[in-house]
This record gives sequence, structure tokens and C-alpha cells, in this order.
Amino acid sequence: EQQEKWVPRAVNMEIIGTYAQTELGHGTFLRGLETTATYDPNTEEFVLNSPTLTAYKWWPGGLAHTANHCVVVAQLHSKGVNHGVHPFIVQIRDEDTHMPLPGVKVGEIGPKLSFSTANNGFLGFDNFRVPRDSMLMKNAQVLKDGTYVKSRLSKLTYGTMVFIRVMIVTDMAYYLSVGATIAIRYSAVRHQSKPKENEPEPQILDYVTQQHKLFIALASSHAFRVTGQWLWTTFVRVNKALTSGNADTLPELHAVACCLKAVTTRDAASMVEACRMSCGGHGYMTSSYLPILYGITTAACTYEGENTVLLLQTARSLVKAWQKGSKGKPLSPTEAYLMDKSPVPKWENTLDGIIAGFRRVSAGKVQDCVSKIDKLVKMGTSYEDAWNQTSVRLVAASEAHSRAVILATFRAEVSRAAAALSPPLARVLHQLVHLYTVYWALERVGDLLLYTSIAERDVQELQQQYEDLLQKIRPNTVGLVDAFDLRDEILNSTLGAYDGRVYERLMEEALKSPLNAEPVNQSFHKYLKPFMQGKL
Ligand SMILES: CCCCCCCC/C=C\CCCC(=O)SCCNC(=O)CCNC(=O)[C@H](O)C(C)(C)COP(=O)(O)OP(=O)(O)OC[C@H]1O[C@@H](n2cnc3c(N)ncnc32)[C@H](O)[C@@H]1OP(=O)(O)O
Ligand SMILES: Cc1cc2nc3c(=O)[nH]c(=O)nc-3n(C[C@H](O)[C@H](O)[C@H](O)COP(=O)(O)OP(=O)(O)OC[C@H]3O[C@@H](n4cnc5c(N)ncnc54)[C@H](O)[C@@H]3O)c2cc1C
Repeated sequence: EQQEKWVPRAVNMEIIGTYAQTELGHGTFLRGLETTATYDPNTEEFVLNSPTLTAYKWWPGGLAHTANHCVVVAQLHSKGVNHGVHPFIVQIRDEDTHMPLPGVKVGEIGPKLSFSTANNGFLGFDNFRVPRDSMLMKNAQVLKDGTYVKSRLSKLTYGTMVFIRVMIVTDMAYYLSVGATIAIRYSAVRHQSKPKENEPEPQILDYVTQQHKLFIALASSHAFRVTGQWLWTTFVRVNKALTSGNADTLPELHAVACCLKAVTTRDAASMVEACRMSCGGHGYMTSSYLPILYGITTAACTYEGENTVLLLQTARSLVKAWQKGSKGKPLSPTEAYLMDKSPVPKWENTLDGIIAGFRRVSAGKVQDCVSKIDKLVKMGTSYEDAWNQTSVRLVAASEAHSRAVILATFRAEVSRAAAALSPPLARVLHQLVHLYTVYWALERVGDLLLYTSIAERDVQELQQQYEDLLQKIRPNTVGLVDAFDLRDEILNSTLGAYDGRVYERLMEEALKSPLNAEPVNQSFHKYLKPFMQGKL
């Protein structure tokens, strides 16, 4: 009924909304949110209020000047009882005049690192009344007399965040495809230095160090796209089960969505930054789009669940799984490997060997965390303090688990799809899977040395495998980014345009600068000249 009331109006843009959950004082700890929604049975309304400055909603995208409605997450009070945070759909602006409604204080939060067009806003309520059906009652309800009907699963309130985290993994695949396209195309156009005196300056794409910086971004884009598709399929399956009242698979989805969102956003931000730096000074130009792209990807490390907090959520699930498995209870499919108690096998420098190695690393780290926590608790430390003292290791265990999931998914999905592909295309995609897998084995060689039987000669061989792969992928690099088929208007980059006219585009953009409107800028007359004449 509520969906019938609100969804059509949102779809036809009568309602322009945003998600107002975060407050000045709380973003991570949702149970600490201060905005209140107090039910008045006499008028069958909720009274929304921001009791403190820290209760003001702060950050919601589009809140400052675009949205006329928002979903507000508030502490629900009824009959003198606080029932915790619940979502409410609230009109905040007049639909004709767009003026803020009486009792609503709304504005813009100011300049940010990026997302400059998102008009992120603040929102405060001064005893603002909304009808009872403003409470989104899919999960919990408040009856006309104020009786609270509890949700069958309190965590369903957090469901929106799981959905967005699932989507963010695929978003990161897209952003990496943009960054890789810009940097690789530029690297094919840019010639620099003379390693061989009697030969012309080479394309910087032929420097192996440049390939090392860029090809992992290209491979990661495919890895995250494939993983994002797997995660979406999982999300759809879990939500179908939830619809029929079965919440058994929700904890696994929450755990895997948390660590994949955290790892893919951190990788995307660091790899986009590497793309920027690989383009030298021109990569620092706004007109290259790389600085803006970095601002967008690094924001994702914070929004929709700050990465550390989410990795600790996954760690919570891994520790619980370890404890369950140790009692012989079955584990979820993504965590079942934790109970592999077989002896550590002889190391194999193969994809399957490396994937198995990462699972050993994750299981070993989880076991170490459980042991440390148990030891601290036995010494009289509270569980919460023991958890905190182990949290650096817990985050590392979560990251290892996430990497194992990505490696296994990327390999399995490409192997499955390869049968339907032309042999040359299958070969190139397998090279990207191989590069991605060996790259991360080398990045985490310390962990592999600790938890697997990998030996020095294996590591040397992996390094050589990696360098051979860079050489094999080089001839197809430009073709691979062209295959992303990103139009120039979307790339929005002087360095990444399809025609490669980098220098002409850089100058065209430079001449658009307002500072080039006149040969002598007014700052000379106002400041420089008086200063030079000793008048300032
Ligand atoms: C359509 C595509 C869009 C793509 C994006 C485009 C760009 C958009 C730009 C910006 C959008 C950004 C919007 C936002 O940022 S919205 C605000 C996001 N905020 C957060 O994510 C807050 C993070 N904090 C939390 O989720 C929670 O506070 C918490 C960290 C999980 C802690 O909560 P709490 O203390 O209640 O929970 P516990 O840790 O004690 O755990 C209790 C049990 O609940 C389980 N749990 C927790 N969360 C979930 C969940 N989401 N789903 C299912 N289950 C959950 C947890 O596992 C515990 O279970 P257990 O059995 O172990 O007790
Ligand atoms: C670009 C952008 C867009 C956004 N859009 C929206 C939006 O549309 N709607 C919305 O509601 N919000 C939005 N947000 C807010 C975002 O969801 C929050 O910033 C995010 O949830 C983090 O919360 P916080 O800012 O309070 O950071 P905090 O939680 O205060 O984190 C600060 C530090 O404390 C650490 N920390 C916190 N808790 C723990 C813990 N339990 N264990 C260990 N370390 C901990 C974190 O790891 C972090 O290092 C947006 C933010 C950004 C940057």
C-alpha cells in the first residue's frame, strides 16, 4: 500500500528523494542516531525532532537543494518506549515552491574533496509533524493506538545498505575501466625519454614499470565486474528467500557484501590514484578527469559503511564461523573452507594453488585471531577489549577472505564463460585472470610464506610469471580498453579521448580558463603593481 502511494510518484520524479541516515554526530553507529520520531496517538502523527546539533542529518546527497522528500532514519518512540532506529519517508520541501516546510531546517554542507555536484546537505527538524503512514512499515509497524509491532528480523532495517554495498562492487569495476582507459590510451600516445640514443622516444606504455602500474587496474575492472555479477545474483537469491520469510542466508550476504565493498573500493581508489600518477603532470590536470575520478572512488571507501567498520563486520562473521565449525556445525558456502583441517599441501604455482593459498592465509589469520581473543579473555580481559586489541589482525583476516572470494570467483566465471568465446579472446581473458592472481600473490607473499608451503624459488618463479604476463598482455592493452567502449563524452578526459589528440585537447581546455580572458589580469593592478611600488 505504501509502495503504491510513494513509488509511482518517485518514478515520475514528482518525488525527488535522498537517504537521510547519517548525522553530524553519528555515521557508523546507527543505534546512536539522535533524531527522534515520537508517536502522538491523539493525532495519529509522528513528531520528528533534532534534539541536539549532533542530531542534524549531515551528508545525504542531493539534500541541500534537490530533494523534496527524504527517507529519514530516526529513533522511534511510542507509548514512552524507544524501539530503535526506523525509516520514515518525509516531505521536506513544498512540491510547488520548493521552499523548505515549516519546522524543517535544510542547507548545504560546504566544499568537499570531490562530488562537487552532489549538493550534500544538512537537515534538522523542529517538532515537525508527519502522518502515521510516513513510517515505512514493511518490517515493523505502529498501529493507530501507538502499539508497536516488532519486525520479524530487526536487521531488515539495514537492508538498504546491503543493496547499495552490492551495487558499489560493480560501480568500482566501472570506475576502474574509466581510469584504465584514460591512462592506457595516454600511455600509448605519450613518448618520453631516450633509453636508446639512436632510436626515437618510446611510448611510455613500453616501460614495464608503466605496465606494472596500469595492467592491474585493467584486470581488476574485469575481476570486480565478474565478482559484482556473482554478488548481485547472491543478493537476488537471498532477497527471494527473505520474501518467503527465510532469513538464513542473510548473514552470509551481509558478511560478503561488507568485505567486497571495502576491498573493491580501496583497490579502486588506490589504482585510480596510480593511473593518475602514471600520467605525470597531465594526470594532475582536472581536464584529465583522473583527479575527479579519484575523488569519486575514495569517497566510496567511506560512504555506505566505512571500510574498516565493514571489514570488522565480516571478521565478526568469520570468527563466529570458526567457532561454529569447531563444534562440527555446517558453515555457509563462502566460509566453508575455514574448516579445511587437511595438512598444508605442497605449494603449486598455479591459479588453483594460489587460490588455495589465500584460503589457507584467511583461515590461518582467523584461527590466530580466535586464539588471541581466547587467550586475552582467559587472562581476564573483557571480550570487547580483546576484540579491540585483536582488531588489526581481524581486518587483515577479512581482507584475505575477500581476496580469496574475488580470486576464486574471477577464475571460475572466466573459465565458465571461456567455452563460449573465441580462442583468442578466451586466451586474453585468461591472461588477465592469471595476471590478477599472480599480482596479489606477490603483493601478499609475506602471508603466503607464513601460512602455506611456498618457498623462495616459487616466489622467484611467480615474479618471472608476472613479468612474462605483462609482456604478453602489452600488445592487446589498447584493444582491451577500447573494448570497454566508453564514449569520449563519458570519459570527459583530455588524455583519454579516442582520437589521441592529447596536446591539442589540453590546450583547448586551457584556453577556456577564465584567467585567459585578458592578457593582464586585474590582480596585477589590484595587488602586484601596488606591491611592486611599495604601496602594499
Ligand atoms: C544504485 C547504485 C548506487 C551505488 C552508489 C552510488 C553513489 C552513492 C553515493 C553515496 C551513497 C552513500 C549513502 C550512505 O552512505 S547511507 C549511510 C551508510 N551508513 C552505513 O553504512 C552505516 C554503517 N553502520 C552499520 O551498518 C551498523 O552501525 C553496524 C556497523 C553494522 C553496527 O550496527 P549494530 O551495532 O547494530 O550491529 P552489530 O555490529 O552489533 O551487529 C548486530 C548483528 O546485526 C548484523 N548486521 C549488521 N548490519 C547488517 C546488515 N546491513 N544486514 C544484515 N545483518 C546485519 C550483524 O552481522 C550482527 O549479527 P550477529 O548475528 O553477529 O549478531
Ligand atoms: C561522499 C559521501 C556521500 C555520502 N552520502 C550519504 C548519504 O547519501 N546518506 C547518508 O546517510 N550518509 C551519507 N554519507 C555519510 C557516510 O555514510 C558516513 O560518512 C559513513 O557511514 C562513515 O560514518 P562517519 O562519517 O560518522 O565516520 P565514523 O564512523 O566516525 O568513522 C571515523 C573513524 O572511526 C573508525 N571507527 C568507527 N567505528 C568504529 C568501530 N566500531 N571499530 C573500529 N573503528 C571504528 C572508522 O574506521 C573511521 O576510521 C556520505 C558520505 C560521503 C563521504
